[in-house]
Amino acid sequence: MTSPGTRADGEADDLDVEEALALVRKNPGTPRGESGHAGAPTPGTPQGHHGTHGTPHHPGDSHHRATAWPEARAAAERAARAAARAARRAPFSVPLDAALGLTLAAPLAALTDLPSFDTSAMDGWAVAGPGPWSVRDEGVLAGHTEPAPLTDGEAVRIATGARVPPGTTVVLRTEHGRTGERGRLHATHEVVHGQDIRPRGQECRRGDQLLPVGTLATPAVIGLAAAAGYDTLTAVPRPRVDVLVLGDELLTEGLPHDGLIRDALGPMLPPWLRALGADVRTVRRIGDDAKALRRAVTTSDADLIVTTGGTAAGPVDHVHPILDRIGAELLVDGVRARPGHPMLLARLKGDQHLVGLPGNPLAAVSGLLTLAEPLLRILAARPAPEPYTLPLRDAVQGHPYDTRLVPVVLRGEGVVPLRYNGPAMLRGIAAADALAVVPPGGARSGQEAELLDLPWATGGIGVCFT
Ligand SMILES: Nc1nc2c(c(=O)[nH]1)N[C@H]1C(S)=C(S)[C@@H](COP(=O)(O)OP(=O)(O)OC[C@H]3O[C@@H](n4cnc5c(N)ncnc54)[C@H](O)[C@@H]3O)O[C@H]1N2
Ligand code: MOO
Repeated sequence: MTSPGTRADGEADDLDVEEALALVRKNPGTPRGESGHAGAPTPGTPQGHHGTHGTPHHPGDSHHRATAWPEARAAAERAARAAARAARRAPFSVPLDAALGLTLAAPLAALTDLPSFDTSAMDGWAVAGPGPWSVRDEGVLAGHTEPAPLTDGEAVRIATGARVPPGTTVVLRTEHGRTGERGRLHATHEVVHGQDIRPRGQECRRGDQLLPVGTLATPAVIGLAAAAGYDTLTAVPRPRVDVLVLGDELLTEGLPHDGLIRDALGPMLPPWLRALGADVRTVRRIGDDAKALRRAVTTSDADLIVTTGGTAAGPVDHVHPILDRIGAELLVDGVRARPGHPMLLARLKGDQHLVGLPGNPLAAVSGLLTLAEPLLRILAARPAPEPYTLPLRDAVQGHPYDTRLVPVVLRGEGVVPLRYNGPAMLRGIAAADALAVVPPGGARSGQEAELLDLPWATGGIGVCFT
């Protein structure tokens, strides 16, 4: 597939950067070709009037139940804590090759000394006492049983990682020795007692705690566990998630036609949810069929059900009526956030929760990071990311009452807000490194903004889509 600006030649990388920069918003304004509701607010345009948002949000309007953005995140964390306590999700044993991204439920204690024997750190000779040395015929390789002891004046060829013979005082690197007349070995470099020998237990002794409970199983953690003798790890199970994609207008392949559009959320959410620690079991497209939605919700045994679309008050927006009918408890019913204000969080039977994401794709991302991320993080017992702020290079116009989440790229010591940040658009977020949290009223150029990292942009475990 070729799109404008992509090349199959060596310029591709440069062009990618240029394309990303072309998305950078030089002046806050409405993206070309978009009506006001879909893009960044135009300077001077009153906020809250963009497009289908309807009336601005203020006390006394029809959205009076909406929760402030920080409180919505806190409510999701509280709900997850209660569920995690009540469900007593038992730790399980997982083979190392399936452990990536899980949280350790038991401390990682060394099952062996590391190294487990005195070992050579270099290719060269194991020598005993002062030189010159007479060199034995047979060398010592890694992976063999203990070699015969050396006596003073003796040397033996040794490979990196091989067991050093008892009696060895130094390993002489290949480049630090020379064999002279009658095959005797001379040092060409000063050697210090014990040099280039890694003694048994240098890194740890058996029983030493290497990592505490709560550590995320990164590739390095898995490698350490293997080195320390583990075949399996004891971990917190991933929260099970079922995704229900609503909307009769959605196509799963080909080009949009006849008022039908491609489903962007069915393909986008599962890998994103997995990056947040979830075990995504099913993704079901159930159209605008209220009965099918009810059946899917009531028969799911997932820890979390994520629905997309149908959160507003339109004729086929079935999420609220179904939650009402099945007696769900609405913990968050709308959030003072743009995009994504119709997002919701409900408690269903037992310890099961439902996050309702709005259908507009960037609004769904907003709901995912506001409600699903804290919930999954706590169920998966993952550490909370350290909150951080960076200065915004450009001013961002705010909503008078709601928090805005705006895609940004990291540039130098700050962040640059991106265009194409309208609720229906993924073009900005697809080029972004993070979402900037813009408080009600907006942010000046140079003002510090809280950032929500995207799992693939952090360099953290999120890059590993487990
Ligand atoms: N009278 C009002 N109407 C709307 C309001 C409002 O406050 N008053 N809010 C608007 C906002 S903001 C949003 S966001 C949407 C949320 O509505 P729903 O969650 O009910 O979503 P839908 O109506 O089902 O879809 C909205 C939009 O997104 C498209 N969509 C849906 N699913 C997908 C998908 N999987 N992939 C791609 N696009 C999807 C859908 O076709 C619609 O265009 O409500 C506004 N209305
Ligand atoms: O702005 Mo809506 O809140 O697009 O999600």
